[in-house]
Amino acid sequence: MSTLSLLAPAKLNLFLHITGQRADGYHELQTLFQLLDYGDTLHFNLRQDAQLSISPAIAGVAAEDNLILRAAKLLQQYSGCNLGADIQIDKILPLGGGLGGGSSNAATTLVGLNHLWQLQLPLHELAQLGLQLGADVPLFVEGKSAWAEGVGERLTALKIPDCWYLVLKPDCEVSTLQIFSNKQLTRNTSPITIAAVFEEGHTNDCEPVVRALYPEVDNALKWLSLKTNSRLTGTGACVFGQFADQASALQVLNELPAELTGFVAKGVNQSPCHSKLGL
Ligand SMILES: C[C@](O)(CO)[C@H](O)COP(=O)(O)OP(=O)(O)OC[C@H]1O[C@@H](n2ccc(N)nc2=O)[C@H](O)[C@@H]1O
Ligand SMILES: Nc1ncnc2c1ncn2[C@@H]1O[C@H](COP(=O)(O)OP(=O)(O)OP(=O)(O)O)[C@@H](O)[C@H]1O
Repeated sequence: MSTLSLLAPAKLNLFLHITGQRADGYHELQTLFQLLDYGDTLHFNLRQDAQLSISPAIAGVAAEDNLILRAAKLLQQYSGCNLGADIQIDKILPLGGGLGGGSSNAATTLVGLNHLWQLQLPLHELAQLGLQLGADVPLFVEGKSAWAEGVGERLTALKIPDCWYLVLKPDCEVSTLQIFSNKQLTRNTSPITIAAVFEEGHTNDCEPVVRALYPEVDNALKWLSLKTNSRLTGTGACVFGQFADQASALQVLNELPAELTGFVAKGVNQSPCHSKLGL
């Protein structure tokens, strides 16, 4: 096999609690990660030399900073593999959206090249390797909707009941670092047990800070909460509502005011990337 196309799916944080902060500044989280059947598509073409390329460029991201190239280089170094790849991306996930796009791109690169280069590294080893690229990379490498603790890397796969989501993209980009550095951020939510995961009432501790700093996010949440329960994902900027079926979600999408865009996606318990590779 010399070519491979794989989805790099988005995730939603169905809730996000911040329970503490580590000595290195990173925050301890408890969250429920829901994978979606919607995301970027990566096309890999095998090269017999060790060259790596990515196209098209992502606006505002230098090639050497692109998480796809960083993941590919990391895997080459780690495995000692001397094969390469030309990688193309159909990018539809917004940057700074809280949908985990960059982390998902990195994870799909690790999983895709592991397959194309026939390295046969187990997923848990790729997940550990990927953590240095982003806190959400292990989730996308493992490829299962999950309960997460630590900085998001201690994962327990969970079956989330089938449902559909309307995701709104406010016209702004939120920096994860800016939100985690904010003095007003709640950092001492009491930990819950895994048994309480599906109880109502869990929220996103980043939401008040993001709403105060970004009126676009505040407006999107206000609009969506008139239709259904609405919440921020990650550190934003995207917000979402949950629906029992596709038609109900599409109906609300059709009513969006002109200043908002969005999409409807199905929640999945396994990443479409992993389903395609039979993982
Ligand atoms: C908040 C989440 O979206 C939840 O899914 C993710 O944990 C964020 O993951 P991410 O965008 O991959 O974030 P990273 O690139 O790893 O971190 C960006 C910056 O946010 C801060 N950060 C991130 C994650 C975390 N648990 N605590 C932090 O304090 C750190 O200062 C870090 O330098
Ligand atoms: N391939 C890539 N796709 C997206 N962003 C990338 C990529 N490579 C590097 N980046 C950088 O990573 C930053 C975060 O991107 P990402 O799309 O993961 O944000 P996010 O959706 O807020 O993620 P999260 O939910 O993990 O906080 C971008 O602003 C960009 O500078």
